[in-house]
Amino acid sequence: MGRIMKKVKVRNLVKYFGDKKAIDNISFEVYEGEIFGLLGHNGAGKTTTLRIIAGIINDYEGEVEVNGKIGYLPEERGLYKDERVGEVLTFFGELAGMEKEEIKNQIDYWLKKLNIYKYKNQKVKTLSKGNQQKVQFIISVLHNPDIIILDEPFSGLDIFNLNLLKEILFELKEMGKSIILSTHQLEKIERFCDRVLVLKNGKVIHYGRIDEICHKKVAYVEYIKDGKLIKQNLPHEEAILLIKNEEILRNLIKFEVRSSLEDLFLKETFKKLNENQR
Ligand SMILES: Nc1ncnc2c1ncn2[C@@H]1O[C@H](COP(=O)(O)OP(=O)(O)OP(=O)(O)O)[C@@H](O)[C@H]1O
Repeated sequence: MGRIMKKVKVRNLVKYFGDKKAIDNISFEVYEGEIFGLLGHNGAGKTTTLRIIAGIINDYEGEVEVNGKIGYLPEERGLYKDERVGEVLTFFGELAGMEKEEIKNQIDYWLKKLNIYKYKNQKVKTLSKGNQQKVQFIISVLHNPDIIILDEPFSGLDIFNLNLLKEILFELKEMGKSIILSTHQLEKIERFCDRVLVLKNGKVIHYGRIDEICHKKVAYVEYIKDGKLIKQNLPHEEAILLIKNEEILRNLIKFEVRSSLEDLFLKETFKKLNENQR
């Protein structure tokens, strides 16, 4: 039986910014040939974790082991906007120590694959936001890395390009690459990542396969009771019993079955909503 190769190992990672504990003792592993998702709301600690794995932040406590060449798509997409697409990519290829011929071949291959070959000689700033993002994505894969770290890769992409990027990531996974991506938009990655790490305030609240986490169904119900709007997340079976009550059924506004992973996110959203209403 083949051994599972661990490409990234993180043990008891802690990161402070001044007094603020941004990462609070997290541990996880990323295997060869998997798409690994880092989920959580803004400020959960996703970017900090990715920067640590990418070697951009070096002052932390704990152990981080990386076995392979890294490609990194940062969250802030500060491209060289006055340069031409081909020139920017060539620069990054050289920076990664690639041969001239290989750089040229890889640039053409990726520009064609992402449907932006025709912009090769145009200045980056003349491209749409989505196309600029594709150029930035190419920088992260050009040098054939083993571990591809993508910070919010789907933000700013339309549905067509979102699906194109997903297909490409599947292909890279099939080639045995490890892909680590972050998102705060659960619907973008559901059933897409092999495993996920859900962070909240720098702590791990879930770690594992999506179907394991989603396995428990939760229902969200909204109904009017005694003139008040009631919103509840309940285990699915309990919700079914609840709506067997005729009065509740008559006053039911919403009934949705959700995975518990979604529920985790929703709870957080409701908490924020309630806080804002105060
Ligand atoms: N350079 C920094 N200096 C001070 N605090 C920081 C710095 N970088 C991050 N933080 C803080 O660390 C916490 C985690 O931030 P991080 O950017 O990792 O979260 P995130 O999950 O990526 O969120 P987002 O989606 O908003 O980028 C936040 O409270 C943030 O304010």
